[in-house]
Amino acid sequence: MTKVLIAGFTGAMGQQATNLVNELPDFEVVAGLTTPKHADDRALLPAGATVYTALADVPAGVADIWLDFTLPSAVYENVKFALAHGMRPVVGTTGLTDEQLSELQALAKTNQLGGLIAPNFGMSAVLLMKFAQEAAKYFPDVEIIEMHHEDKKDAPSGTALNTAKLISQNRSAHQTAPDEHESLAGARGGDYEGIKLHAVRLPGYVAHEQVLFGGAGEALTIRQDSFDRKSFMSGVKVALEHVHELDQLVVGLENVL
Ligand SMILES: NC(=O)C1=CN([C@@H]2O[C@H](COP(=O)(O)OP(=O)(O)OC[C@H]3O[C@@H](n4cnc5c(N)ncnc54)[C@H](OP(=O)(O)O)[C@@H]3O)[C@@H](O)[C@H]2O)C=CC1
Ligand SMILES: O=C(O)C1=N[C@H](C(=O)O)C[C@H](O)C1
Repeated sequence: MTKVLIAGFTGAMGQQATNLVNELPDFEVVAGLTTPKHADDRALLPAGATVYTALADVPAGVADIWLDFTLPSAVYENVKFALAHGMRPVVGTTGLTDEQLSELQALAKTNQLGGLIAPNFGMSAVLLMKFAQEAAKYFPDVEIIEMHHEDKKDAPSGTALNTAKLISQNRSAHQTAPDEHESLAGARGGDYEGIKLHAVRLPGYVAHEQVLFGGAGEALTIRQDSFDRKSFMSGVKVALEHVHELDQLVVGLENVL
């Protein structure tokens, strides 16, 4: 039996992940980590699992896998703790900076523990990123629009930022009109190496992304939609099943597909 700790089990994704792990015959939820505000929410975990409300209380090696769906403000310390205490991280939480990621990868190497960070566990998003990276070779003019539910804390989404990073690896430099002027600050969106990112937050939405490419007299739009958080669970399952094969801390579900 592979033992799993779910960090953020009290959240929208944490609850989906708890239900998933409960249904997998070879995996067991042994513990959950949340904030003190949720100390009475132990019924969200299976009977027998231990609830922790402080990172420092989690015993070393309590689980084989640390599955993280918390907050951008918590993920770095959580993953550092998991790696330092013998647990392989499988991370859906967004918001790690490039510097934090490099540090965690070095720690994983020192401790000889592999792990996976997936900006998006949904197959439609994984394919969107792959197709967008390919299209960028032929269409250097590109902008990204991501649309999410109104409770999302971070912007741009981890998926949109990762899409921009992948595109920039394949894209020749491009510049919009040098005399462009924003009469309303922010109108042109965020900027990642010249790629504009636009974030929409609205009730009714779950998680969606469009990558728009423009060329001479033509355009290409690649779009993905996650209508339900269940869409992420097949990717989480694959990650749980394959993380023990990894000897480094890697980014992207494609590493285990
Ligand atoms: N990779 C992917 O495919 C996906 C990634 N995500 C990402 O997953 C993350 C979680 O999303 P979602 O479930 O919607 O968010 P929620 O806000 O619904 O859930 C987060 C939960 O984590 C708890 N939490 C906060 N800090 C800590 C901590 N230090 N330790 C343990 N638990 C903590 C929160 O408690 P409290 O209520 O007290 O804040 C809350 O219960 C986000 O970063 C989101 O972008 C989401 C969907 C798919
Ligand atoms: O917060 C969310 O909901 C999501 N977060 C991830 C992100 O920031 O890309 C993945 C997906 O978009 C859902």
